[in-house]
Amino acid sequence: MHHGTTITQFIAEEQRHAPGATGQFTALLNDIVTACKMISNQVNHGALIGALGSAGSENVQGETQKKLDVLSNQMFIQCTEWSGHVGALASEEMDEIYEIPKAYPRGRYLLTFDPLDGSSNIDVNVSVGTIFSILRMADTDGDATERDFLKAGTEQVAAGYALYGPSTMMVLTTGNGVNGFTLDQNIGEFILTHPNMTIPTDTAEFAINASNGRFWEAPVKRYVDECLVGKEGPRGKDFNMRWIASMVAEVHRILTRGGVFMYPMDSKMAEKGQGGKLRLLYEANPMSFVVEQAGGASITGKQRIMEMQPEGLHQRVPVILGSRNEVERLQGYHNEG
Ligand SMILES: O=P(O)(O)OC[C@H]1O[C@](O)(COP(=O)(O)O)[C@@H](O)[C@@H]1O
Ligand SMILES: [Mg+2]
Ligand SMILES: [Mg+2]
Repeated sequence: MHHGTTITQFIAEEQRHAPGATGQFTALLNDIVTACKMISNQVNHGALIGALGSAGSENVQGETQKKLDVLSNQMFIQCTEWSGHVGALASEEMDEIYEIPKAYPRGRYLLTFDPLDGSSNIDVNVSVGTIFSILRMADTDGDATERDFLKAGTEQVAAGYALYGPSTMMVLTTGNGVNGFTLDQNIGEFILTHPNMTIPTDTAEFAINASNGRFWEAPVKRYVDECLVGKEGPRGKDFNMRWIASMVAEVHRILTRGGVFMYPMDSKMAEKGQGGKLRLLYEANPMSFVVEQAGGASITGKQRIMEMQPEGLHQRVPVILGSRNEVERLQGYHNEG
């Protein structure tokens, strides 16, 4: 595919080679593209349309919802529920699964999404994003249930994210590598600008919220300490650090120049009986699919994230992902205990 290809052309071309393609998948991806364009527009207008600040409500995790969390969630539903390509939706911002109203035809796919990622950055005008994942429904006759969504990451048929930054981008995988598209505001279309994105296997850049340092487990403490000691230490090289507090922006940086991103388990979360910070279905699985398809790796510290059997719609897990050799080193430190 050459530069200048639109995302619609790209998706259609990919599906032309997919055995048994019905066009439903292509159409669903295009509905998601439309939703991200609408969210990008809202995010860009921010204070001009009163879209900043809190919505005055909480999500199932007890987090205060931002207005744009709620607005983006509504736009995703609005763009995907009517078209007959999805059987049900699940979102970080909705306690239960969203069943497609009987007025609309139902489709054979399930859609999970984090409508607005990096919510703490909205009011300070730092990059935020949207994360999504598509699964296939086993039985399309009956109504979808929560159980239908509890599939391992390896069963995803597509995943990706939109990044609302200096430019708006979409990054997508359908299991044939990873491609990035930039929104041309003049024509309102995403154009292929980053074909075949791959993550360098080595890196000298790590990302973690250091304010949680005193709660980290020994393997992560050891890893970060060694990075901070730099070339005088066992790593023999200096490391740089970044923390944007928007997972989408961190992963995009890693897809662009390598790195390792960690939101590991820690004693503070363990005390609260929390399995991690980030959500398995809406954040960890889709980002792991993208990262692995770009040649990187993604683990919890105990196992490969994509092989986890989800136990609940809003399950949270530790996440360590990025440049393969660093992730494998961290896995080694965890194995040593
Ligand atoms: O506030 P912290 O501890 O830095 O956490 C930041 C992390 O939380 C998140 O904002 C969670 O996602 P949401 O904004 O979708 O809730 C991630 O994007 C980010 O990596
Ligand atoms: Mg998020
Ligand atoms: Mg979110």
